[in-house]
Amino acid sequence: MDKLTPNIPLDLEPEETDPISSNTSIETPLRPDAFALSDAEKIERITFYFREIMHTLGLDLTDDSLQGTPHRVAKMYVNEVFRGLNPENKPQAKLFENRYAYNQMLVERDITIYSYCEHHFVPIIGKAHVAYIPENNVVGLSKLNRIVQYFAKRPQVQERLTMQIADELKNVLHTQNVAVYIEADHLCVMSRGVNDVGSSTITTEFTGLFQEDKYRQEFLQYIRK
Ligand SMILES: Nc1nc2c(ncn2[C@@H]2O[C@H](COP(=O)(O)OP(=O)(O)OP(=O)(O)O)[C@@H](O)[C@H]2O)c(=O)[nH]1
Ligand SMILES: [Zn+2]
Repeated sequence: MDKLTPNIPLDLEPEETDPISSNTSIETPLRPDAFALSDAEKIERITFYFREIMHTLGLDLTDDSLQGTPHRVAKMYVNEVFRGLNPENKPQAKLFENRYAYNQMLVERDITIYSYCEHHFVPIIGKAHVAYIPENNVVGLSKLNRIVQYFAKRPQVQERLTMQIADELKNVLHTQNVAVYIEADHLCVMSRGVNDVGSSTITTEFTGLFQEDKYRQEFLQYIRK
């Protein structure tokens, strides 16, 4: 096969978007036909195009260490690091009735985040701290970690990741009393470009009671090292 003429055409036409709603959405920008291809078809396509990238860079794809890389990268993108793009992978968070009427804050801190910068496709590595003050429902603790990890497994910007997590927690827990705090290192800042290994990025979302100074300060105190 001639490596310079891909036989899998790419549909790169931009979709029609409403400029107002597209300016205010916290949704990850996805094409309407984002799930028209199966995961296996996506892996096949990405394998093809990643091989093209490596070939263009001048790498010898007959080398036994390199020849499996296009398929490895494709599998990693679809099945692992970007699996959070597919709503079918969203964790089901089983709710429990708040029979004990717990009405203080619950903080799940130091949730590990591995995400990918959507501008450079290199890792974002950090910690998320999330909290809520329950009303009628509580949720299993691990579901908080799973929700964070689901939204992290997408190409992201940290601001949107923070807001998507907060939005999902509000929906799942049926309360507005939600706090999300993310501190992360962006390898696109550390390992290239400005090459600053010393800086990190903090983003927050405080809603419901967490907009009040008292609750916000209590939360910040719990996550302080
Ligand atoms: N707001 C925001 N910006 C991010 C995030 N991750 C990476 N970026 C920035 O995205 C920007 C992309 O800017 P460009 O100027 O198009 O990219 P670039 O030429 O590679 O820029 P440099 O990184 O400065 O070399 C960079 O400033 C990144 O630091 C994020 O989570 N949030
Ligand atoms: Zn980046």
